Amino acid sequence: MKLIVDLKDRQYPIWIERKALYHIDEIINTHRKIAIIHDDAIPSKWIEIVKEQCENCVIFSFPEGENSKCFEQYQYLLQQCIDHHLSRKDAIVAIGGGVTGDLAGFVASTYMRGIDFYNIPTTILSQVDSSVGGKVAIDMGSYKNIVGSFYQPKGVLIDPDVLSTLSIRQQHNGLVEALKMGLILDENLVCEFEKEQLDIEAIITRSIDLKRQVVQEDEKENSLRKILNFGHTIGHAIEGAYGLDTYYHGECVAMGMLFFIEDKELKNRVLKIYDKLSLPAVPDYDVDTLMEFISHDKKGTQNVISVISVAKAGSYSIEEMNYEQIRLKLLRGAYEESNRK
Ligand SMILES: O=C(O)C(=O)C[C@@H](O)[C@H](O)[C@H](O)COP(=O)(O)O
Repeated sequence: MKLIVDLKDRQYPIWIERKALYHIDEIINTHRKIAIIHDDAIPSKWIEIVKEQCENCVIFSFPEGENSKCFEQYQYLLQQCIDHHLSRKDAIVAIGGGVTGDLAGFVASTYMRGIDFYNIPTTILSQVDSSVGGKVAIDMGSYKNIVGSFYQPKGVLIDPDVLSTLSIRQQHNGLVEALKMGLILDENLVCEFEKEQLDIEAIITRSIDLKRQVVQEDEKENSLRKILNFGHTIGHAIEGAYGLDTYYHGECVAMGMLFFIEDKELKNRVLKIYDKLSLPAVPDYDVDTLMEFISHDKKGTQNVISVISVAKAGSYSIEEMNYEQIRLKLLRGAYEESNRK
């Protein structure tokens, strides 16, 4: 299946197909130097399959984990591009999860003021969400995505077969972002999580198509796109406060969403799905510590933050909340309005 992200002055394809990894020229112009960027944990077979299809290829790798979304690795990768004489006509291909897409995309957006980049997402999180939409960034210390840009890929190649080597924890971590998409935009997608057997390919396709539609509507997150940040205000704070590699990103988003689901029945529905995905419970956090992280939220101004709430599955509201209101949410806790004590 091919979906098109249509941004009026430019478009790019999202190709979702088993075995697509063996046909990258369907999406990628390989008649130039290609710099493949990946982390050091990705199975080498996926890199080999792509490398074989490139006539002129260099490969740069970095240590796995969120901690690599940092200036040191950003600088290292830029230096590799320089040392290997990448020109403006060449391209970067990010093969990996959200960290790889964000880091490699940011390198592509700034090297020589921007060269082509393509995403080949290999985790559920990147296949359902982060590979599309052009949010590329690095972290500063524990502040997530605080340095970055909106820089769209030239194409996204999604091959569900590459998920076969993913750990269960990573699979469940990524599924949270698809559940998020269902909670804000499509109750039928939420229902997919309540089936005995999860149809991962259907979940990926539906989630990334919803993401595509939102990005088309509001590429630079001036309004509608803020809804994709549901759960992230408190989620990013927990992720930063506990160290970027303690909890995975999706696990933190799952925690963050609970604070903004007001309906008891819906929250219990969501908690049942979390149990099915063996997601970690919200830790005993320090309110002041989280508030410090929240004060750097990109949807915030000096006095208020745009926060997203879900009262009914498949719907959302965006509200400007002051910091005191957010603090009260934290004081009240995540499990209010639920049967979980
Ligand atoms: O694409 C978006 O817009 C999102 O908010 C998607 C999020 O799920 C994703 O984690 C994103 O990277 C977070 O964005 P940020 O702007 O909060 O850094």
